[in-house]
Amino acid sequence: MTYAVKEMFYTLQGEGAQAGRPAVFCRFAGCNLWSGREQDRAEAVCSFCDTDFVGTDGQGGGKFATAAELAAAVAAKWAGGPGGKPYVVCTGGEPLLQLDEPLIEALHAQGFEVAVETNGTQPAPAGLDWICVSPKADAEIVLTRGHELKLVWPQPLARPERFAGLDFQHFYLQPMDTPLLQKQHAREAIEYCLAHPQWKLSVQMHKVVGID
Ligand SMILES: C[S@@+](CC[C@H](N)C(=O)[O-])C[C@H]1O[C@@H](n2cnc3c(N)ncnc32)[C@H](O)[C@@H]1O
Ligand SMILES: Nc1nc2[nH]cc(C(=O)O)c2c(=O)[nH]1
Ligand code: SF4
Ligand SMILES: [Mg+2]
Repeated sequence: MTYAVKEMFYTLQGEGAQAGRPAVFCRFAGCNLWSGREQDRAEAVCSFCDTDFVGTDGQGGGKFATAAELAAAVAAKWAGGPGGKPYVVCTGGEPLLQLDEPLIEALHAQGFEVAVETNGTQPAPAGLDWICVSPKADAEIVLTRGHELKLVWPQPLARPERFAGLDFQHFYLQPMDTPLLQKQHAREAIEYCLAHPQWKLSVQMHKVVGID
């Protein structure tokens, strides 16, 4: 299995229940819900993506021929000292198009806890330590259990009620980041959480403080 990685960097997890935790982000190239080309955005199932996941040309990106090679590259990005378990967040693009059991095992062998950020449309390989599912529009989710469900608000085709009964420890609403309406999305998401306290607010902290 060759892995195509857009970029890799060491930063703080900015979203959800693990916000603030140091992590290596491994951003896999490619997604099943959008091509990544601006001319396709309006027609895509997922049309609000804030991320460039096309190609392998970002910082620390590339093609990795084996799981061991990619896990070693992730480990080389970890810059934490003693104390605290090394943490890697596999994201994308859609990481579950590529992340497989051999890679999870290789990351564990490097001493990492392994998290994934996924749109939930693909089955998850065994061994993941943290699963964050972020459903998109009317795309069917096959991953109906995990650690956190983090729904971007607003999505007329993906209302919170559709997911409130699923088997997750945390339920988050994350305001959609768009150039003009971010504040309004936040106000609406806050209002929803206040009225439905099963849901908590996730703000993309990394954008507020200006880190990757
Ligand atoms: C870029 S996605 C990659 C992982 C996976 N494809 C997914 O959608 O979960 C990482 C996270 O960013 C969220 N996200 C993407 N675009 C966003 C936006 N414009 N505003 C807020 N969150 C966004 C996604 O919902 C997801 O939780
Ligand atoms: N700091 C930081 N936290 C994040 N949490 C999820 C991210 C993602 O793009 O998957 C992300 C990201 O891109 N940066
Ligand atoms: S599913 Fe995730 S990576 Fe794919 S376009 Fe949507 S937010 Fe971006
Ligand atoms: Mg991001």
